[in-house]
Amino acid sequence: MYFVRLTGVINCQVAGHMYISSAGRPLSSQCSQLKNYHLKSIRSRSEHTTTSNLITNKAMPGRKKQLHHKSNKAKHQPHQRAEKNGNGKQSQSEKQYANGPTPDPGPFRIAQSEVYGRYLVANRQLEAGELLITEEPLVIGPCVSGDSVCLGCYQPVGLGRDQFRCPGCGWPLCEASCPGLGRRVGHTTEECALYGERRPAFAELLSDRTSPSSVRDLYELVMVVRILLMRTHAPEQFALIARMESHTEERRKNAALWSHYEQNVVGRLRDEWKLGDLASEEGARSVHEICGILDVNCFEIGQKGAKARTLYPSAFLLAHDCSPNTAHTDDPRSFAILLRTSRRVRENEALTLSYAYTLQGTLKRRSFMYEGKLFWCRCRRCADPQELGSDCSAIVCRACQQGTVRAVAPLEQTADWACDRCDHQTKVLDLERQMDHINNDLEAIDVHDIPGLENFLVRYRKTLRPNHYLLLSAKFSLCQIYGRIKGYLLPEMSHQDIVRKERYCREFLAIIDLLEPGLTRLRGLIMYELHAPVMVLAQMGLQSGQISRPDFQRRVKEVAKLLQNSRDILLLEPEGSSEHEMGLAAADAFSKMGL
Ligand SMILES: C[S@@+](CC[C@H](N)C(=O)[O-])C[C@H]1O[C@@H](n2cnc3c(N)ncnc32)[C@H](O)[C@@H]1O
Repeated sequence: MYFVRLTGVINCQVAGHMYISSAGRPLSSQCSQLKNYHLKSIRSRSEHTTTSNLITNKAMPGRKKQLHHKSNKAKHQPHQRAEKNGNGKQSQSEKQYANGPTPDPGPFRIAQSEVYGRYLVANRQLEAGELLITEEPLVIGPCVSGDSVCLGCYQPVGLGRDQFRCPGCGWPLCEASCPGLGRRVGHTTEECALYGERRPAFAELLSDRTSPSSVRDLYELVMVVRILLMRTHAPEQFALIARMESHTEERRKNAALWSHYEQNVVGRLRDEWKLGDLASEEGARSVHEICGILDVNCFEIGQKGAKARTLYPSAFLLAHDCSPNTAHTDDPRSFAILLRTSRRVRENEALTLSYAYTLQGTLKRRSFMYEGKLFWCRCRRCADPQELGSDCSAIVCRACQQGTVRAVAPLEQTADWACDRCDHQTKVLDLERQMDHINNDLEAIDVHDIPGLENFLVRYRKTLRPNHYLLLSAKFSLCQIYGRIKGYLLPEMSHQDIVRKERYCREFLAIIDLLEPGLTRLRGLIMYELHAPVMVLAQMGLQSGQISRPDFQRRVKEVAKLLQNSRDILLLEPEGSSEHEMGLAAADAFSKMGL
């Protein structure tokens, strides 16, 4: 069964969406983007990597801030790199068009602004659902979460004595036949050889006695090591990564952040893993740059239990918006990203995706972005005290119990919030503490615990406004489990519970329509959930004589529409994903309606 918790601060992942949390770390990484970029296999150049391979590599080249293509004339096809070759010569594709007709400039181009840096802009009006980018990861690795995963396929693994381990290096793997063994996007032979050499340094760390924080620290190193290995084994791909923004100088000014990476990454790679010439200033700087690139540009992906983070060659260029105009998903087998417009995009409009979790309040989203991506978001939603009409951060006034407390100047992160009825004001620090407390309360409830979640809604209905993101999170969980778990399967559900499921689905959908309108996964999922209670209640109503036949027919039409929309959205998801399966179920249910 496929249940998703929405606002878990620790892991807000809606399959394929990369929503990351900053809990427990000085900052977190995430983001998303794509294009069909066929990488040469690293394995085809396989060499046995030694420490000296790493020592002889130079530090990462400095960021190239200039645009690769500035004008509409750029050959920016979704399946083709837009940049000129590093040496400034014409690329193969440019030569191909040199004497022929003017090529289609493709759906977007790279632009640059003082605010965004490089970003993508629509070359023409784009319709909802247009596939803009599909590309495979330049590099992929485990997330920094504290969970142990297979280094080949990123499915969870245990650390017990009976867990299968790689015979070459000792890291836990799912099984000997893991499809990711020896694959570029999995556990490569170079990586295995490197870890194998240092086996004594971490064999004892990854055991059934290893604490979650040690596991997290170890897994944090894997992606950095993979990128270091690319300097030797995949220099072209490494160069593409090195172009990405790292914000190293701003990060250096943040003492807590810098020392976290100095100790946990640079120090460990140098002192415990004895990797490369990290004792030199240059070597250490290159590792800090890699850490910055990962934090600023990584996408968190994964389907059906797998969790990984990736860097994509061009998807990283999309700017952030808290109500974005694109949506992305990832292929469960290749980990390729597929990025589509989620709604109509005007010519010259920036293409955007959300780096943060869209179902969080402005305070949280903005601080997440500042901590991880080093910018304060000033998008239309962040600037609006009512967040595009969703009011999803609003709370009840403690003083008068009538009014609503909201940010008055939401772009000033520390400005007091005020009641719209009385003169009560709330300090942001107090508010953050209160929200963290409520969030922890929600996190403590099992995602299948219907009475627990219902109780949560009752407990906070006099504190939070009904659309508050923490209440929405509980409602979303309830939408998914009513009708799906033992004791609450549709035939067993009371009329009252079916009505509840319908109400929560409608409330949730109304907010998603404001914040993530169009062809977005959450809309597809919730419309699928909504069709069942609407249908069952319509049948019950007709049988009991409480609704008329025309009313019944109107409701049946609504069910058909919900299933059609859900099908059209979810079938855009890659085959093999849970969402695609739900899309097939929606298509099947719709066809059985015989309309
Ligand atoms: C994933 S990168 C995007 C590509 C980047 N602009 C570049 O030139 O490499 C994320 C960085 O882009 C910038 N950025 C993206 N969206 C932004 C926004 N809405 N406002 C301000 N800066 C933004 C920030 O510097 C952020 O750390």
